[in-house]
Amino acid sequence: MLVIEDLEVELAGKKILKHIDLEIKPGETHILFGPNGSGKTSLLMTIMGYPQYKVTGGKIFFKGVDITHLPINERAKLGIGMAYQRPPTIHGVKTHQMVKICGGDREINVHELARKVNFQDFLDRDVNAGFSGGEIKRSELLQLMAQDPDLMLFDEPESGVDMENIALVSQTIARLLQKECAPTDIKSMLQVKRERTKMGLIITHTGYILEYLTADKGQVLYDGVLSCSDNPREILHCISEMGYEECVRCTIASN
Ligand SMILES: Nc1ncnc2c1ncn2[C@@H]1O[C@H](COP(=O)(O)OP(=O)(O)OP(=O)(O)O)[C@@H](O)[C@H]1O
Repeated sequence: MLVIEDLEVELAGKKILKHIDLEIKPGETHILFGPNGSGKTSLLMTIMGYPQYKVTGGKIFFKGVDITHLPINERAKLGIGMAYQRPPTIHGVKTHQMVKICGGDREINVHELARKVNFQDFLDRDVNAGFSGGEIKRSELLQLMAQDPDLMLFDEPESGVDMENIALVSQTIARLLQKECAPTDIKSMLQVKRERTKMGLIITHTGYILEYLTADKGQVLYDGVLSCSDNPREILHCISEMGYEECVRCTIASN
């Protein structure tokens, strides 16, 4: 379980996250909406542990461990992974080598994994070197598939992805988050749901991903404040009909 309590974060001397409370239980996937510059990426980067995101208040717990000041590699070891919006190019490291590194001690069949995201032809290229926007997203997914963490943070996984590949990307995320499992003759839907352990936090502007996976909760981040919590489809509808400010108004009214 991920628990964030009253989190305050500064970036380059500016307060960018204020009084954030968030809880993601095992098996749950949350969607994070919010206008440009509201702090969504900053929240994910803070959970992942990037030191430039300075925690000035509050705590982050994962699996019962206080990770507020743990370095990134320790968080990754505990089972947190992230697919970045704009990951860096890494010259001198081939994509297949990176996938192996992400797999750690696990026995990884890189080609077999790459086939699942149609990425076999890119394995011999340097990581992200000259990759298109959509190719970067698939590369990020491939690395996450190799790591197979318990908490997965996705920063706009559909942005820059063509319509055909949106299905591939979204279905891969659904599979990673154990959302694709269906009831069988011997297992009811309730049992299938209870057996899910993976946690997800997904940033999206378009909500395309909601066509492919059922998310448990939607949240709106507005000017560094988590301002609404509701069914993600309801939130998306509200944003597209009335704009983000209406979400903020909802929260003020409910408080
Ligand atoms: N290195 C930096 N120095 C100063 N301010 C920064 C830096 N990086 C980000 N910011 C600012 O922090 C704020 C939050 O940025 P963040 O990337 O978290 O927003 P976001 O909600 O993810 O936006 P988007 O939807 O456009 O991706 C923005 O105002 C941004 O300009």
